[in-house]
Amino acid sequence: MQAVLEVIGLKKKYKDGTFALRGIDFQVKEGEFVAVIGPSGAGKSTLMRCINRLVEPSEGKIYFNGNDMMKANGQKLRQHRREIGMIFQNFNLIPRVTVIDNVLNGRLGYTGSLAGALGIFSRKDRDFALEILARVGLADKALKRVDELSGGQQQRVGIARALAQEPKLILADEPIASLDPITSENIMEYIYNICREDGITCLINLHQVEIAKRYATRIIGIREGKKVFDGTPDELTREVIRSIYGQQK
Ligand SMILES: Nc1ncnc2c1ncn2[C@@H]1O[C@H](COP(=O)(O)OP(=O)(O)OP(=O)(O)O)[C@@H](O)[C@H]1O
Repeated sequence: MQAVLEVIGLKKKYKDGTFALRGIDFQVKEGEFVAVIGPSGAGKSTLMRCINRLVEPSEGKIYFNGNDMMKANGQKLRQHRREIGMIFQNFNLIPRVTVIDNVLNGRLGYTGSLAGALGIFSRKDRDFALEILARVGLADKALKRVDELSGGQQQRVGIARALAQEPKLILADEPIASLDPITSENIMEYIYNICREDGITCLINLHQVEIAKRYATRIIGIREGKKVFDGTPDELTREVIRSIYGQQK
């Protein structure tokens, strides 16, 4: 199976001298649902953000569907980014704007920049957004303002926006960290089932080891900017968990 994502020797040193990533290598194949776990500050968010270059890597290579992300600029980068949906811990929605308009933001990579800036979307795009909202159980909320929704509903809008991009890869950066346990499970079900149904590859940062074990087809453990584990949920034994989290667990 083809690698959707290949990360080679990825390093990130922030301007203040912090080494967030110290040389990370891994591949993600089509259809995999890979959880990234590790203690706070291990570099999980930095890794996600480097993949689509929201954060500029200091060194290394990133290939998305065989395309060299480090060499992509302008139009090419925009093209690759629109195929990478992101889901964030704090949802990253526009609060005072309607649910459907937030979802349509996921179409911006496909519209002309002027049409997008003016919020002009085709009938086809609107119908598509409504279809996606129905999939996440929010068809009846399309015209509500996002700030009138619960956290779990807002995250479903976040998922819908990512889907509006027709992504090949979803990067989910601690998507359930701000939610209660029941809502968290509900959100994980949506992300997992949609990725499986649509054949979308997923890389997901999680704090909750048990949830990672339950959903992931593979787990990557990161500690102090280095990959210290890469294996199946079964291989993630208590001992391995202790080695990833050190004194903290
Ligand atoms: N913009 C930044 N400038 C400087 N240092 C940063 C920046 N963003 C993150 N860091 C540092 O880089 C390291 C990795 O942070 P990162 O947020 O990637 O870790 P994480 O594993 O996602 O943590 P958490 O689970 O707490 O979100 C930490 O030491 C953090 O303080």
